[in-house]
Amino acid sequence: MTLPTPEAHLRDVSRVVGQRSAGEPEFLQAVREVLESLAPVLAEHPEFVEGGILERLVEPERQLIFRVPWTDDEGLVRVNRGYRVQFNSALGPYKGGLRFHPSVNLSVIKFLGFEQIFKNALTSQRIGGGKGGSDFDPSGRSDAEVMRFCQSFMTELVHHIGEHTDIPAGDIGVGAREIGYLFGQYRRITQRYEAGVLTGKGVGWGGAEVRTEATGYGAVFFAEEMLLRVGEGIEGRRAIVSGSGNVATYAIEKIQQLGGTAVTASDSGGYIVDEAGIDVELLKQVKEVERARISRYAELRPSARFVAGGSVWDVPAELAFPCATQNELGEAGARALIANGVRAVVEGANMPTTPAAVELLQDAGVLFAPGKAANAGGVATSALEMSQNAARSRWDRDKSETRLHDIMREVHGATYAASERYGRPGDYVLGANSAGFVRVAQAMLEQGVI
Ligand SMILES: NC(=O)c1ccc[n+]([C@@H]2O[C@H](COP(=O)([O-])OP(=O)(O)OC[C@H]3O[C@@H](n4cnc5c(N)ncnc54)[C@H](O)[C@@H]3O)[C@@H](O)[C@H]2O)c1
Repeated sequence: MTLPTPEAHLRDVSRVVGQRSAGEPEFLQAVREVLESLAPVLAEHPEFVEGGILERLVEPERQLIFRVPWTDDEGLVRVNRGYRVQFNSALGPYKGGLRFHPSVNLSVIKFLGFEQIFKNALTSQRIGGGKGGSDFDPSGRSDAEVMRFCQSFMTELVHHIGEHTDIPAGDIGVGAREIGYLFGQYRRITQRYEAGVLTGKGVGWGGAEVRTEATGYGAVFFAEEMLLRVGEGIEGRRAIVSGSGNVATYAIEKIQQLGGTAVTASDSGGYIVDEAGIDVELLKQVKEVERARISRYAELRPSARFVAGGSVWDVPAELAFPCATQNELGEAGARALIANGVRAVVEGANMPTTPAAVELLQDAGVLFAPGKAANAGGVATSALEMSQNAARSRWDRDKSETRLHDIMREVHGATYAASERYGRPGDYVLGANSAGFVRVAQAMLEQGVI
């Protein structure tokens, strides 16, 4: 058998996935970004081409779509669509969050599940990749409505998950409250206290310390490693952050703890600039307790102003952390960041930077960290939560944060090493894609054609 060249093989896989998944733009974007990195890896490992690794990797092992009926506070019956994509379990049970947001569709869940495979591999924890969610919009819904929705969602999902098969967690629109309702319904139906079936649980009933903070903290630890490698740091530097949810809030908190100043946060209505540095406790009060819009922060804080609409990337800073959602940082944003002298862009969110913007940033010599590597701290801490649940043990805060910090150093190290090995030192996109891919590909090869 004559093998095609790596380039020809990649073109072929890209064409087939493009045909088979036409109408799934986010998924195709995520796949093509990975494929573009892999030619040097395939040149070194022809056995991956021979073993059909890529053809198998781009096709989820299983995709579930289900009806989620629930009753609102007025007594009206509502119907949403639920998803769980079990993408790849070569390295361990499927692991990845649930997203509740009106923009959720199969393409979004597949892109997230695909990215999750490589991210999870990079953490060195034994977890495969998956993702799920619903087009349910929790904003403006009462606690009782959210609870009924979560119970209905879990009534179907329960058949497909388990601590050895698939372990969901949170994502956009799914935080501690939703995980609580989901776990309650799982426990009620199965009559088992299977703590390891969901992560992001309350710390009083099986949750891990620092899980809430882990993604945001981890992204900042990754930024610190990346800057340290070139003899720089976070201290004394001005940062802009987009989003005001879980990832954004704890990225801001860690930036300030390390001596930087984070001056922005945003939501879909606009952004705030606080020249005195974001008051994290006030931000938590507004977003986590009041569940209000970010503009409320500026009403309560004299040093802050709210900009309706607009682009947070226009605010001058040396460090930028996109922590809201996919494709939120495009070419115009990248140009503004470069013009203002940005030094590093670190993705807290999944795929927040468009491919064209990534290229602009890299060409301008900006240090760029892809979410696959930089936001892996959340899922890594979820894996630690699973270990603690299995061992019926509980780590304290210090141990949990130290372990997170170590893992982020390892993720950075593996990513950088792969960027060197495959010929583009400091290209963290190439590094994350190739390091993650090799680990999964090796396991798939050893497990046969399944
Ligand atoms: N929670 C985690 O552990 C985790 C782990 C890895 C990656 N992520 C990624 O981080 C990102 C944020 O997730 P989160 O957990 O903080 O969710 P969240 O629900 O806590 O917050 C989401 C934030 O994004 C903002 N947002 C959503 N859609 C927007 C839009 N169209 N325009 C502007 N802002 C928008 C929301 O206003 C909110 O501030 C997502 O890309 C998610 O996939 C989360």
